[in-house]
Order: sequence, then C-alpha cells, then structure tokens
Amino acid sequence: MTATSGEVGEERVLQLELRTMAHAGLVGFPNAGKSSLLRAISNAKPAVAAYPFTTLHPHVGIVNYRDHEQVAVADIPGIIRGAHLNRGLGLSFLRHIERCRFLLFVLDISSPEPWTELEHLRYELDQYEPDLSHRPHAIIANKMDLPNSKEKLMILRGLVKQRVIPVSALTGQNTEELFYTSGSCTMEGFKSKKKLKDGKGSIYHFM
Ligand SMILES: Nc1nc2c(ncn2[C@@H]2O[C@H](COP(=O)(O)OP(=O)(O)OP(=O)(O)O)[C@@H](O)[C@H]2O)c(=O)[nH]1
Ligand SMILES: [Mg+2]
Repeated sequence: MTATSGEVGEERVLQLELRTMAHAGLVGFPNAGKSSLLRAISNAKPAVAAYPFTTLHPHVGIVNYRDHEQVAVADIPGIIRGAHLNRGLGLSFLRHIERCRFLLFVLDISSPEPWTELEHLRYELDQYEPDLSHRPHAIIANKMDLPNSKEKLMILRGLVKQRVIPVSALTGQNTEELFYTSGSCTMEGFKSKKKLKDGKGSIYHFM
C-alpha cells in the first residue's frame, strides 16, 4: 500500500441566499392593510397598527387550502415612492418581493386615488427589476368598509384588466375570496409551471 502526503485542505466561507420565500406575497404601500389581511387568511399574527412601517421584516403565514395543500403567503414591509432608490429601506423590501412567485397588490381603496397608487407600486417594482410587476398577480381592494369605497372600486375596475378582489380585513368582508385566490392561483401555477430566465436564475411563471 502506498500513500502520498496530503495537501492542505480548502476552507471557504459561503453566503447563501434563499431565492424563494413564499408562494404569494402581499405587496403595497404602508398602512394598506397587508398585515391585517395576512392575519385574516392565515395562522400568522403580524403586528397591526395605524402608522406606516409597522412591519419591518416579512412574516410568512401558512394558508391551509383544501385540507391538504399548504400555501405560504408573505406580508412584505410597505413600499414607498422612491423605494427603488432605497428610500424607506426600499431596496431591502423590494428584494423580498422578488422572492415571491405570485403577487397580491394590496390597495387602500379609501385613499384618494388607489389606481394611481397601483401605478406607483408597479413603477417601483419594475425599476427594481424589469417586469417584476408582471409576475402573476391579483389586485386586492382593501378597506371596503370605508366611505366611497364602492365608487372607487368601480373606477379602479374600469381602469385595469386584472381581477380586482374587494375585501375588508376589518370586517372580514370577502376575505374568503382572497383566501381561495392565494390558494388556487398558486397551486394552479405549480401545475402549469413554465421556466423563464430572469437573468439571475430561473423563476416560475404562472399561466
Ligand atoms: N377601516 C379599515 N381599516 C383597516 C382595514 N385593514 C386594515 N386597517 C387598518 O389600517 C391600519 C394599517 O393596517 P396594517 O395591517 O398594519 O397595514 P400594513 O399594510 O401592514 O402596514 P405596514 O406594516 O406599515 O406596511 C391599521 O390601523 C388597521 O386596523 C380595513 O379593511 N378597514
Ligand atoms: Mg404591516
């Protein structure tokens, strides 16, 4: 038996980043009601308060869909205008959105122009990563219990092609539709998954 003298071993420090955080992500301006909605549809209990930036780290809640399927939904800290320039810790918050396969755009329907907020949100996402706002998504019109919400909902629906889901996290109005959308869209997406190159790796595109 022969033996050679070994070489010095290699040592390496690796920084790994988890590319997928959740199936679906709640995305919106501060105070839109993202944490309240996650509380309404999942087992998670993120803090809710009447001031912006209550949430500073994402919370992931599990939605138990059709008894046997579990869908992870993330409550992502609020995005503000200029987030892509790192205003309001924007870059670190936008990074979390990139790690969700399905987006739930949460609008405060009682705000003066929710449709303009939607445009601003999309702009911030696309400035951060081209086409990020085109990931499969649904629009959630939250705070439907507040005055003038029905009129605003009609205007919003007239302006966008996508499905708009009216809900109130406060009263629980129509939160089942959000629950089923988070569950079913995501699972259908998995069934018809198609890989797209995003320049940094692969993401799943939901048909
Ligand atoms: N009237 C009404 N108020 C709501 C509704 N949903 C949330 N709110 C209130 O809106 C405020 C903000 O709610 P959050 O759930 O903390 O909002 P958020 O989007 O998570 O806010 P950030 O974490 O700051 O990004 C709180 O005072 C909630 O009670 C709703 O459907 N109707
Ligand atoms: Mg929050």
